[in-house]
Amino acid sequence: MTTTTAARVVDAVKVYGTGDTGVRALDGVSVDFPVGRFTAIMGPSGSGKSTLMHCAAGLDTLTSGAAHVGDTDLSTLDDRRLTLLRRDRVGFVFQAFNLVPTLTVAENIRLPLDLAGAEGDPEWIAALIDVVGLRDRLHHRPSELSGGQQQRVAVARAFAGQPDVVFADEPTGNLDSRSGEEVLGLLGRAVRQTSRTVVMVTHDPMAAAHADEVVFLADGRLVDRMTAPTADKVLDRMKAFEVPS
Ligand SMILES: Nc1ncnc2c1ncn2[C@@H]1O[C@H](COP(=O)(O)OP(=O)(O)OP(=O)(O)O)[C@@H](O)[C@H]1O
Repeated sequence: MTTTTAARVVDAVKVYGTGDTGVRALDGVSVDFPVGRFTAIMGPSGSGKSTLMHCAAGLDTLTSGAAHVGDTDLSTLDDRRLTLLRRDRVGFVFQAFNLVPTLTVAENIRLPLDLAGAEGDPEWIAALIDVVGLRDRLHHRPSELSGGQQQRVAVARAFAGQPDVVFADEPTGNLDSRSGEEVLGLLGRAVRQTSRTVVMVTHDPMAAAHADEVVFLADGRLVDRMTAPTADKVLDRMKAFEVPS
């Protein structure tokens, strides 16, 4: 079966702990992340954004419900297969860039492929290096780069293996606003020029405005979706969460 959904969760419930002290971080969330779309996940602190991302990406398991990457139901995979799926079919960009300090830019970008023993597509890698604008930095180490440049390496690395979906957790959290804008523009271009899929958790309405669609969580539930977001519209929607009911 072919799919137009890069990743999705259905009736996702995640409870941390048990009994009276249990926290229902996800309370029946169903959401799909279509192929070729840049989706931002927003919501107040503690609303379940990171939990949703971690469960959708196979970094954590659901208490009940299902998480799929492409057509693969993650609950059917043992630990080894889940590790392989994360390595081969999912890309990650984190707030802390998580580059390997002893490797060059080129080696960091190729790392997921090298770990998989895969050649990769040389044309794809070359195009990625141009998209992120790092051709003249390929032989530098991460410590010789600015924060924005390091995050651009992390973005290129996340896309290197042509994954089904790239998950980004506050990718601009450690960057000044100009570098942040560059990285977000890059994520948007990567999605639009290569029909890849990005799911990004963010607190920042300006960051969410780069997405094609924003999904809003509150108290572990999906409460709204917004297409063609602007920073002002997202900010207004977020303000509504602060009004006491
Ligand atoms: N490992 C854990 N053990 C217990 N409770 C947890 C754990 N991880 C998250 N939680 C709880 O689950 C709820 C959702 O947390 P989550 O980190 O997903 O929210 P978030 O929307 O990403 O928050 P933030 O914007 O502050 O990062 C919170 O109440 C949090 O305290």
